[in-house]
Amino acid sequence: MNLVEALLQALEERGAGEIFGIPGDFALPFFRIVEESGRLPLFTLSHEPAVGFAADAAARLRGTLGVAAVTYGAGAFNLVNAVAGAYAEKSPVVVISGAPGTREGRSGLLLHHQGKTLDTQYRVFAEITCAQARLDDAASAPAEIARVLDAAAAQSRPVYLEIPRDMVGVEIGSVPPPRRPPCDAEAVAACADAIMARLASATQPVLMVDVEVRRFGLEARVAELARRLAVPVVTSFMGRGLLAGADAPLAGTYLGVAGDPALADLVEGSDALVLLGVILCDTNFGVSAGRLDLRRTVQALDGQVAMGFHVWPGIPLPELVDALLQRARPLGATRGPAMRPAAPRGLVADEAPIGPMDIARGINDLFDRHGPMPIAADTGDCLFTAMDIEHTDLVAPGYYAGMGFGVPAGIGAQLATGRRTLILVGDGAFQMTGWELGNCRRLGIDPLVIVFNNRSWEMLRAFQPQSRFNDLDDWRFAEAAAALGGSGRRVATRRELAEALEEAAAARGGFRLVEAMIPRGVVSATLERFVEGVQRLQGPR
Ligand SMILES: Cc1ncc(Cc2c([C@H](C)O)sc(CCOP(=O)(O)OP(=O)(O)O)c2C)c(N)n1
Ligand SMILES: [Mg+2]
Repeated sequence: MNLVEALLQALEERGAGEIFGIPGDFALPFFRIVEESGRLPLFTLSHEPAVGFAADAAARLRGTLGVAAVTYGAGAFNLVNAVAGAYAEKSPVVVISGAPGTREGRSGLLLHHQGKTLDTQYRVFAEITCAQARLDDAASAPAEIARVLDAAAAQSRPVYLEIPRDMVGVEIGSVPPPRRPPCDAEAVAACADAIMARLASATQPVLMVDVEVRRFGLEARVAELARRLAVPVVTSFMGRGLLAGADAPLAGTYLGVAGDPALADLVEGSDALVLLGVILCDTNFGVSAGRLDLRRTVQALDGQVAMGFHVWPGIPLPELVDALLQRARPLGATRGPAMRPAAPRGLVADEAPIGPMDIARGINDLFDRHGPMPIAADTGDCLFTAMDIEHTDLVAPGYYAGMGFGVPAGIGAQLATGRRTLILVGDGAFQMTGWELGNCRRLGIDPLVIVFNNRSWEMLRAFQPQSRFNDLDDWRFAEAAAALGGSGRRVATRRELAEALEEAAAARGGFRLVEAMIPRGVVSATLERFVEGVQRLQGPR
């Protein structure tokens, strides 16, 4: 088997379902073998940031490896921002970059696509991945591939493989099968006993779930754990969409001062808050009213558990959840579902202008009629509006907060899951990567896209109203849809919005774009509370 065939087999054994990519001369031989082998479908897009976002979304939704393949230099450096976001949000994207051949690298000439030195790219990706390898030696290649891919799976972080173009056809031995790092069962048991004791002695135990629960495929087990313990479970902002459809005492999404006050009291007043796979970041906790003392919580993240001032190393989340399940017994009154306010419904189809909450109501009504759809949301008020949409699978840059994610992630999501995806994107973010919709016809997918067009970088204006640079022009996106192979409708009233959503949902084949015109300055209540909370907690500037 040649090096690429062995790599493809190893990727497939570890759950990869496709490769997103854009070739270049340093990667043409790699892409040729991928296409000829047919082992993993190859989906090309138009700009490398989209390749990274699509691979990231595929990894998140399927809970396995996503794969982004690019050419050296110009292609790979275009991917850096998406991979940095995947690292920050613990998404296991495998970056595969073509590279100059081992001999041509010694020619003494500066090579095209070379940034600084021939090692610069490797060093850049070493900063935003958890493992790396340059596959320039046939003897070590199988073990190197296994080491890097197993690190991606175990740590749920991106990894980097660089393949000199003269190595792709070299025969190598088979790659060792997937292997999880060993862990000390006694340590896991002792840790689980300590957590159970903490929960049993508490008056208001609460579980909070976030990205690692999805990344390690633990949603069903965590839902079962919450049921057996009979304690409420909440998601963090980043964890929104987790446990959607699961039978769990889900109380809602914690948003601190920007969210439901009763839910904030439940979390901030808990004397045993167990954070399962929760990233301790500002968007998850930045708007806490300061009442949340993280030193009193139990934090299980990145393969260790912190409880008060104790740290238990080598405690992988899957093994911990299983140990807790073995010990779980009813602990308290479940205050979950009774607390979760129903998502707002009943879009009023009148001649009033459209606000973000109208879009949330329209989508919830649509889900009631046609069933829920997975959502890919971009950064901007569309993501805050998603907090008012019924719990469903949601991929979004909730912590890294990079724009441009939404459309490519929605494309990756539908290709990875086969389910039609709802994409929520602002006009500013659409200007960045929305044009990737032009690939939907060739890829055979038909996402439903809602553009929140307020002709503005409105989230920035919410923080700094005096700045005129937040004003954007009106790009009339719906009119461009047909040129890109889809169809679009621009709507300015709630009646038109209701009609357009129903038309788009009922029509299949080709992407459908609903351009919702929102008056400048009109934002979701969640974004308003988030901005007010951040400014209050940060104090006067
Ligand atoms: C790649 C990139 N560039 C810049 C930013 C900064 C930024 C925001 C975050 C705070 O950093 S929110 C925002 C405006 C978003 O505009 P739009 O997509 O139209 O959505 P909305 O009008 O709903 O705000 C920008 C420019 C970013 N997050 N990501
Ligand atoms: Mg906008």
